[in-house]
Amino acid sequence: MSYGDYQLEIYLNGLSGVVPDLPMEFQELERRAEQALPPSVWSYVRGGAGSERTQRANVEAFDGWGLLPRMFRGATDRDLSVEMFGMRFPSPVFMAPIGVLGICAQDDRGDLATARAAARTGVPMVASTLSNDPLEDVAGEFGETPGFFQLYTPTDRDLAESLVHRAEKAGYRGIVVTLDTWIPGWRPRDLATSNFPQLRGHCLSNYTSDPVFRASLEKSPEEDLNSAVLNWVRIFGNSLTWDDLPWLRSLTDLPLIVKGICHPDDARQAKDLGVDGIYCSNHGGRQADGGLPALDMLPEVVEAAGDLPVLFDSGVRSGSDVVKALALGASAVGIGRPYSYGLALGGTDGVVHVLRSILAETDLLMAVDGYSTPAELTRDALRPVR
Ligand SMILES: Cc1cc2nc3c(=O)[nH]c(=O)nc-3n(C[C@H](O)[C@H](O)[C@H](O)COP(=O)(O)O)c2cc1C
Ligand SMILES: CCCCCCC(=O)C(=O)O
Repeated sequence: MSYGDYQLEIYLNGLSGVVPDLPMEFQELERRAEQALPPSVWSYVRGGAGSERTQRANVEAFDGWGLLPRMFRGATDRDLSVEMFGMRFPSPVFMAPIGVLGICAQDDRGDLATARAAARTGVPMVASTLSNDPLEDVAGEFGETPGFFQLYTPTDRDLAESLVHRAEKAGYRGIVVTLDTWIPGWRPRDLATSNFPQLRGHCLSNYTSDPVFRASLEKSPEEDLNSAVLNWVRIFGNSLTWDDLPWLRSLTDLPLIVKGICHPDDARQAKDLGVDGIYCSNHGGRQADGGLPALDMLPEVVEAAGDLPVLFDSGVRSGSDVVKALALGASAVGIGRPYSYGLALGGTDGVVHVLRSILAETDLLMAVDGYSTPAELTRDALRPVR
């Protein structure tokens, strides 16, 4: 079985015989997700910071690179697996953390549905702190697929420690600390719908289920949800400095990965302070407008990271994007918005379809262009488009 077999499955059975009513094309996926989701949820998921220039630039940056096909290389047997953090993953693709994901599913249980897609595809999910089901329940759906926990570091250090220890106990295989979102960026679409207050009720389960958070409240969240929400707003994000990294490092022996790194000096400093992985991302253009596309910074970050694995996301929409990011040095490539659109349209099946489509395109493109493994995809596989 290769990932490319998804193509054969669809040719043989017809799209409607494989994934009834799900689109093949990203533009169509996006258009249909917009129709399916309530406007306030759509504006939250689709939206970005400021005039969304960085969000657009993230996607367009992939057009700046062309892949070079190579001949006579017999890429009949491809092996897309990659090794990171002492584990072998069947493909270099993972699901980036998406907060408030639950509401993209019709029953509000999108975190669980996505975790089931991870189990079915072997594509790891990085589960957000801001989930609608507690991290233990999400982990319970991963099956054999390793899962990662994304930490928004609260100002209350005991709470941060409790979240990390719960994730360890629940069987997560790594902690991804997001550094670029300790406060939300300027998001005009959310402001226009006064969105965040409505969404908060759908992403606090990791807090309301936490003994440290509960102990900080006068009344339980069941008795007084408003006070719990206000307390969450107060403690949500910590503007950390490099001096805090040793403390974060000390919280766990699990692989520690820092997300939101776009400057090579930050990558170097994180490496020197003992992290296990660098996650190059600009949060899909949701935090700062007017920035460079994350893809443009990837090669410098990879160079600075040296022997550390570099995860990448921001703007990945297709298998050819995955291949280009790998060729620019990413060890693994994160899918963000596209899988949330799949979730909105088809629950677990929808996420599986989006992931299998991206993996099939990755695999077939590597076959056609003569690359058998991710390791063969080096900078030499690309040329800038003139
Ligand atoms: C609706 C939404 C919610 C997100 N929530 C989180 C989150 O909770 N934690 C996090 O680290 N990143 C979060 N991100 C950022 C993603 O992990 C990823 O960096 C981004 O989606 C990549 O951009 P792309 O989706 O345009 O490819 C979120 C992104 C979206 C679209
Ligand atoms: C109060 C900040 C909320 C951030 C919500 C989750 C996230 O990362 C996003 O991009 O949205």
